[in-house]
Amino acid sequence: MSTFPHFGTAAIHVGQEPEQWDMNQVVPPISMSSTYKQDNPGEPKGHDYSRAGNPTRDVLQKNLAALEDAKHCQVFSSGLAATSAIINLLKTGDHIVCSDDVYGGTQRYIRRVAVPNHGLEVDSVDLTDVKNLETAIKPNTKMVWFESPSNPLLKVVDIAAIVQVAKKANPEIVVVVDNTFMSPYFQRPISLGADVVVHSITKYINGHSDVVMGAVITDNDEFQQHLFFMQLAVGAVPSPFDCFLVNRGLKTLHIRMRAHYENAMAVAKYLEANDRIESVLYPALESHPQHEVHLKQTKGMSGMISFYLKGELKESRAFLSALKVFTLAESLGGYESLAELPAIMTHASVPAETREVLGITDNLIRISVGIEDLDDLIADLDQALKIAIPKV
Ligand SMILES: C=C(NCc1c(COP(=O)(O)O)cnc(C)c1O)C(=O)O
Repeated sequence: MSTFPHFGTAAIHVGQEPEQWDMNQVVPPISMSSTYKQDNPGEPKGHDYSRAGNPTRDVLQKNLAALEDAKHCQVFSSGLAATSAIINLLKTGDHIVCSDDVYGGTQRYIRRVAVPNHGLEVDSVDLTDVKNLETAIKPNTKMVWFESPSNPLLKVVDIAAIVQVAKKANPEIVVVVDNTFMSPYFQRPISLGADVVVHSITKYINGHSDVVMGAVITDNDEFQQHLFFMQLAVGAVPSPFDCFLVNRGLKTLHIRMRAHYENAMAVAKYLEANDRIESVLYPALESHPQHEVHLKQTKGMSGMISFYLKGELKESRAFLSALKVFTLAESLGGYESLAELPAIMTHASVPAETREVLGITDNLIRISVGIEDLDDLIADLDQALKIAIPKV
């Protein structure tokens, strides 16, 4: 595994300068105040109201922008709030090409809010084949949205190739990559030509399953102004305390991602060799259909693995109930290992016929491999598989 240079040093130092605080605090203070005294009307010293801006939020935004090697970061109160803030760039009649496999909540927002309420058009397309984008682009296409790897099928999209096709068709098309499954430690979409990166900070970036937050990161000054206006005018902003927690979580992101990768690689190989498993979806495995693209555009892989059990819903339920170290829960990217059944949980909002076509079936399990001791994780999976599928 190679890494982006100076990542850990940037995570620990960028935006943290003690000299910016009155007592040279090494750890940035939590500025809980919602308002700020003005010496004269309309002449704030800096911020005037914490919805518009806050010193603790500033520290986090500066740090996170640096980790994606970008100019700007604006944070929001959840990943979906960040998603809606950037999709709010679009106007009625605009068209989005969205990858067919994305988080259920993202799909739900686009299908049940952006399209009916804001008059957008959307086409869901398998972007692992770039030719599908060429076919899908129309004169009113203004945005291409995808996750790579995707949730929950771990599809890998060739970011640079998508950017090339989109910009050749129309330089105004905004290419948005949801980088949640990788974090900036393993993948930097803006360096590959993407215009915007979105994160559910809730996941790997905070990494402790105790904050819900989102971020939008970009080099584009106009987009940054729009996103700042979304914070001010729509107001879906995070608390100073949550910004403090995430800024703290970021300080170990590089260590945690390496541990997730090490554990997940071993777990993926164990699953792939197991007679009770049909197939494993993990881009770092040579068997993954887009393994070469993964190697080309990333520095490693997170703890996200999906796999098909040899069974149906009954076996999936039995497996998940038998787990003792993995916790049955939605979300991902924390230090603890989680397991879930997308068809019933995170992707239940995806229409049944779409789930079937995509392969989000009752025997598809998604796991977020944490940083517990590897032997304990494999032993837990092994005992649960044997309970769920006694005979092979
Ligand atoms: C909660 C889950 N996903 C949230 C998520 C979101 C939404 O983030 P929230 O912070 O949950 O609003 C956006 N993008 C991706 C790729 C995501 O996975 C989940 O998949 O368990």
